[in-house]
Amino acid sequence: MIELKAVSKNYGAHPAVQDLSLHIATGELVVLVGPSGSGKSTTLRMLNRLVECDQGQILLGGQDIRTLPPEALRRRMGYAIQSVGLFPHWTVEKNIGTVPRLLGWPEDKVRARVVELLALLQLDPQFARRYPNELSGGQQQRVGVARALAGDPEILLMDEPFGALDPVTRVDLQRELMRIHQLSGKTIVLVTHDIDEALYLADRMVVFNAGRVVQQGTPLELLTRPTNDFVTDFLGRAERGLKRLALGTVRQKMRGPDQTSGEPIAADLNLREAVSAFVVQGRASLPVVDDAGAAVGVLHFADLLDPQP
Ligand SMILES: Nc1ncnc2c1ncn2[C@@H]1O[C@H](COP(=O)(O)OP(=O)(O)OP(=O)(O)O)[C@@H](O)[C@H]1O
Repeated sequence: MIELKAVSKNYGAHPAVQDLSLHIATGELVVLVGPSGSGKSTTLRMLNRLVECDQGQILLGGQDIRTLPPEALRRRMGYAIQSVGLFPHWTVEKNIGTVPRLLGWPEDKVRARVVELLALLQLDPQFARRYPNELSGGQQQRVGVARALAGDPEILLMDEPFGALDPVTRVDLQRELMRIHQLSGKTIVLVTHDIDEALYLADRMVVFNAGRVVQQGTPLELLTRPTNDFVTDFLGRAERGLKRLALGTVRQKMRGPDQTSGEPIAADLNLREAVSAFVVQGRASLPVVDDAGAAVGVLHFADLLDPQP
C-alpha cells in the first residue's frame, strides 16, 4: 500500500533520512523506533507531505504521492501527534468533526460520527461540548486520536500519540489502539520511544539509526535474531528475555490438565506476568484456568525456557 523507494531527506548538509526503502502492507501496524534524531518523524511526515523528500519516491497504492494534492493526500491519512494540536477555541465536537466537515459530510452524519468516536475512545459523551483545556492530558490525547480517525482515513500516522501520559493511561490507550486496529484493519504507522509499546503494538518494527534502517521484522524476530549490537542494545540487552516472554501467553506454553497445586493463573496471562506468579508462589508448576475459572492445563516453569515461540 505504501512504498518508499530509496528516499532521502537532507536539512542543509545534514542527512535526516538516507536511502530509505520500506514497504508497508495494507492493514499492517508498523512501528518506527530508534534514538532521538534518527529520522523517524521525518519519515512519517514525508508520507503525508508535511516534509517533501529530496530524493527517491513514495508510492501510495502505486501512485507517486507528488502527483496527489497535499490536502487530498492528508484527508486519506489521519495524523495524531504527541502535542495533540487540538484547536483550543473549538469544542471537542468541532475538533473531531473537522475532517468530516471538510469532506462535506452532512451535519447529522458528522454528529453521529463524533458520538461513535467518543464511545470508541471511551470518552464521556458530555465531553463533546467541552473545550480542550477542560479535559485532562490523557483525555485530550484520546480526542486527538478520535480526530485522526474521524474522516475514516485509509491510513493512520501517529507520532508519539501517547507520549507524556502516565503509565496506566498509556497502557489503556495502547489497548484501545490495538482494538481499533483489529476492528478496522486500518494501516497504521506509529513512532514511539517506548520499546515495550512498540513490542506490544507492532506487526512489524523498523529500527532506525542515524537516518537509516538498521533492521526490520516482527517483534519476535528482532528479539531473537537482532542483526547487530546496536539493535540488541536498543531493545534492552538485559531485559530481552523478559520482553520476549511478554509476547507469549500461558495458553501457548501450557500442557494438558494435571494434578498440581498452587494459586491458578489465567490462560490469557502473558508469560512475563506468569514468571511473577511463579516467583511469588515459589513453585515449579501452576494450574491454569480459563475465563470461567475451569481448569484447562498446567504451566511448568521449565517450559518457559524453551526458546520456541
Ligand atoms: N525542520 C528541520 N530543520 C532542520 N533539521 C531538522 C528539522 N527537522 C528535523 N531535523 C533534523 O533531522 C534529524 C532527524 O529528525 P527527526 O525529527 O526525524 O528524528 P526522530 O527520530 O523523529 O527524533 P525524536 O525521536 O527526537 O523525535 C535530526 O538530526 C533533526 O535535528
